[in-house]
Amino acid sequence: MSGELSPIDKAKFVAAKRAADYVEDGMRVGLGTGSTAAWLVRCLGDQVKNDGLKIKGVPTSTRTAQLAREVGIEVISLDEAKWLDLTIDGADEFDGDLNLIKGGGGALLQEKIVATASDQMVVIADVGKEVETLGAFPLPIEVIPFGWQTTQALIEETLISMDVLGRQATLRMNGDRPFITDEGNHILDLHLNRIGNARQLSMVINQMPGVVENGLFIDICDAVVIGYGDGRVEVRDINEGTVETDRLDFVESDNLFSDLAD
Ligand SMILES: O=C[C@H](O)[C@H](O)[C@H](O)COP(=O)(O)O
Repeated sequence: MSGELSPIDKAKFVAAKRAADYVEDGMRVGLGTGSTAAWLVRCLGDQVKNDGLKIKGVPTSTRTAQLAREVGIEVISLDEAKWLDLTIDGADEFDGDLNLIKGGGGALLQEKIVATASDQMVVIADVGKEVETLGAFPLPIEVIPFGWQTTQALIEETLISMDVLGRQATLRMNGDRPFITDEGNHILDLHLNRIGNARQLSMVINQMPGVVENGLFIDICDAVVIGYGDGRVEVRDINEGTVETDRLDFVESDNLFSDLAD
């Protein structure tokens, strides 16, 4: 990737770069998965190399672990870290209460475990991820491969009995084979369009045999750093509302941006 980057990549980049300010020397940091989180990992790697930043990173996927090692971040397991100061991750959707849908990249299980084991979770996202009501993005549900069709039917039938509209759960594919998560499971994508009561839905889904976890993150995220294609960033904090609107100086960050983009 080089040359002129799309506004959406710039938005992801500025959100990641601003969120890197949350990271302090000596921290144990959960490293999210996805294209936005990848910018964060590269920004932190740059600080490790050039500014002597010392952190230990707990990656939320094999992809992130590989990238983190490549850019020079010390990688440890969650069990080695035991508890994290901070997790920074992307999201597929976030609403006004900072509840999320995650798992578009299939990493929701490790992401939820890592975020829940952190003092603070900061989400980084381009402004297109903001929604009034969660659910336009299909909700990923990680299920064990054994009897997955029975689990799929149970999910659909339970939602019918709850009068939930639009409840088709489709098996995520990788080419002509089922997608396999890092934990060896499948993903069912639940097409709802609109999620009325996310907390209740999350609890109901997680009670079903065969379900490992779902991609609703309720009351886990503390702040969202929202990036715009023109370099603006906005920080929305769960306790303080919008705390800052800023514009990253693209002239200053241009080198880093194009280095990282290459
Ligand atoms: O499983 C993937 C993760 O939940 C990602 O954080 C999410 O899908 C957002 O990814 P991206 O930053 O690529 O839009």
